[in-house]
Amino acid sequence: MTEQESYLRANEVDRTFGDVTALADVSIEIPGGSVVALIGPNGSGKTTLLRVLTGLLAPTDGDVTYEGPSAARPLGYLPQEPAFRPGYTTAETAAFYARLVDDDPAELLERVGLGSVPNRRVEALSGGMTRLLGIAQALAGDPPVLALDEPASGLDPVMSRRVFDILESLAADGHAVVVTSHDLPLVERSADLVVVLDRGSVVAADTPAALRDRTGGPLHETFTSLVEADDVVSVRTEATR
Ligand SMILES: Nc1ncnc2c1ncn2[C@@H]1O[C@H](COP(=O)(O)OP(=O)(O)OP(=O)(O)O)[C@@H](O)[C@H]1O
Repeated sequence: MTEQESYLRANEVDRTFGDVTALADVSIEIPGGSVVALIGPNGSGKTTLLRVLTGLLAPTDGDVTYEGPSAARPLGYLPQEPAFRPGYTTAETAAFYARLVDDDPAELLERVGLGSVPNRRVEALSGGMTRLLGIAQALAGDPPVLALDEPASGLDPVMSRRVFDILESLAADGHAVVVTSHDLPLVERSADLVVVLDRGSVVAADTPAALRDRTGGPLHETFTSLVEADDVVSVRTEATR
């Protein structure tokens, strides 16, 4: 784990939607030079936390502070379901985003493996290719913080690995990368810090090696033990109310 400075910090963040508590008292920091992975079961609050971290969603309580270097575009974000304006090619779409921040559209496409399909219309891209174009959009302008929601979802194993390799190299260049993923082997391989969410709360935050040591098995074993243990606690809490 790195001793780098924090680029993004969430302080005691709560987020509710009506009577649903999506995040409860979440405090984390995303250091520069690191890949931070948010993992947790479906509905545990990963996307909500990512959206709060990027400022797309206001916390109900608590706050988020950007502490990274000043930049024309401090944060790049890949939504869970990236969508692009139909009728345009990948090259035109990349050019649109690149122009906003004075970046090179061809290089952006190359970086995510879409350099060979510059003339394909976005509506003709496969789901995985659309996600890759979303990653290219997030990278435009070289933002210090990158927040990516399930960047490897729907990608083949080679592309998934390639995407995580890109994240690792961005962190090696000093970027702060925060990523949600259900791909625990890739998380285990690439993340410097893993934050485990369950029912909107952080139940563990540590290096992959330290989390593995808790059970002696691969990350998914620790993950399962943490989540199941928490479920038992929740049931007990409800039963004794
Ligand atoms: N706009 C919304 N309105 C109401 N409830 C919401 C809204 N967005 C999220 N939630 C609820 O907040 C909780 C956390 O959702 P979130 O999408 O953050 O989970 P997640 O961990 O990203 O899930 P997944 O792994 O399935 O993508 C869920 O109970 C969800 O139903």
